[in-house]
Amino acid sequence: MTLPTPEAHVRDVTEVVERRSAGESEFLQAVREVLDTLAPVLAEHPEFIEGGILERLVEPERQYIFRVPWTDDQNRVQVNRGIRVQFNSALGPYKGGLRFHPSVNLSVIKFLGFEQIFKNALTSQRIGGGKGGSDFDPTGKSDAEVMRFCQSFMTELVHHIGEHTDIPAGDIGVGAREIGFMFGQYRRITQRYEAGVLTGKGVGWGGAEVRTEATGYGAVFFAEEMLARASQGIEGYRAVVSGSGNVATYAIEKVEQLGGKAITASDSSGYIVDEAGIDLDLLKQVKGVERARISEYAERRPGSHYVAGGSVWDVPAELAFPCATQNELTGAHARTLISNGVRAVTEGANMPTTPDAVEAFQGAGVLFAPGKAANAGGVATSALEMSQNAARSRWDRDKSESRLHGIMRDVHEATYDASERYGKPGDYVLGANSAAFVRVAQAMLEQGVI
Ligand SMILES: NC(=O)c1ccc[n+]([C@@H]2O[C@H](COP(=O)([O-])OP(=O)(O)OC[C@H]3O[C@@H](n4cnc5c(N)ncnc54)[C@H](O)[C@@H]3O)[C@@H](O)[C@H]2O)c1
Repeated sequence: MTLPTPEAHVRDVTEVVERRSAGESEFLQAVREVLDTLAPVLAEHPEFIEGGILERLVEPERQYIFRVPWTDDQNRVQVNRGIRVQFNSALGPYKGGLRFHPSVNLSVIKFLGFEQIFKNALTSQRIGGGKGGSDFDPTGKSDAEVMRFCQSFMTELVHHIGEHTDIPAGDIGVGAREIGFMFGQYRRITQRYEAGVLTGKGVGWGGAEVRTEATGYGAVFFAEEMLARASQGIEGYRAVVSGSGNVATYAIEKVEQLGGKAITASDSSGYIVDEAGIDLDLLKQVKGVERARISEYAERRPGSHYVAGGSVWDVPAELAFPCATQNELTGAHARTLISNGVRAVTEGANMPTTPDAVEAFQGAGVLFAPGKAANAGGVATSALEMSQNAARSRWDRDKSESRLHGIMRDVHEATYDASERYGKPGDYVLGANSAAFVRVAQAMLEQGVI
């Protein structure tokens, strides 16, 4: 059999995905971003072409779409759509978060599930990739409404998940409160205390220490490693951070612990600038406890100010951490950051940087860390939560954080080494994609055509 060249093979597979998933713009963006970097790997491993690895990798193993009916506080019937995409289980059971946000659709969940395969491979934790969610909007809903929604969502999802098959966690709009409601319903329906079926649980009932902080902390650990390679550090640098949710909050906390100064946070309405450094207690109170708008922060904190609309990327800093949502940092934003002297951009969110912005950073010699490597600390700690659940044990904070730190160092090293091996040292996009792909492809090859 004559094999196509790696470049022709990538082109052929991309065309098939574009035809089969026409209109799924986020998913197509994520697929192209990975496939475009893989030709050098395929040149070294023709058996991956022969084994049809790419063709299989871009098609989810299984997808569920279901109705989620619930009643609001006025007793009106509401209906949302639930989705779970089980993308690839070559390395272990499907693992990936649930997102509750009005923008959720199949394309968004497939892009996140596809990214998750590679991210999970980079953690070395033996977990496959999946993702799910709903177009339910938790904003402005009462706790009781959120509970009824979560219970209805789980009443269907229960048929598809389990500690050895598929283990969801949180993402945008899904935090400890939602995981609690869903775990309660799972336990009630199955009559089993299967702690390892969901991660991000409360620490008093099976959750892991440092899971809440892990994605944000991990992103900063990754930035620290990347800067250290370039003989720099976090200390003394200013950081612009977008978002004010789970990832952003703990990225800010770790930047400050390491001697840097985080000066911004945002939500979908606008952003705040606090030149003295973000007051974390106030940020957690406003966004985490009160679930209020970010403008509240500026009202209560002298010396800070709020900008309606606009973008945190207009604020000069050496470090940037996009931690809100996909495609939030565009080519124009990248050019502003570059002209303001940014040194390193680390993705806390999934695919927050558009392809032209990534190209601009790489062209200008700015260190750029893709989310599938830099934000892997969250899912890695979720895997540690699963191990503790299986062993019925509980680690303290120090052990949990030091394991996270070690994993992020390993992810950085594997990513950097792969960038060197495939000819572009310091290209972390190439490094993350190729290191992860080889691990998944090898496992798929050894497990036969399934
Ligand atoms: N939670 C995790 O462990 C984890 C792990 C890896 C990656 N991520 C990614 O990190 C990002 C943030 O997730 P999170 O868990 O912090 O969620 P969250 O719900 O705690 O916070 C989301 C943040 O993004 C902002 N946001 C959402 N949509 C927006 C929009 N359209 N415009 C501007 N801002 C918007 C929200 O205001 C909020 O500040 C997502 O891309 C998510 O996929 C999360």
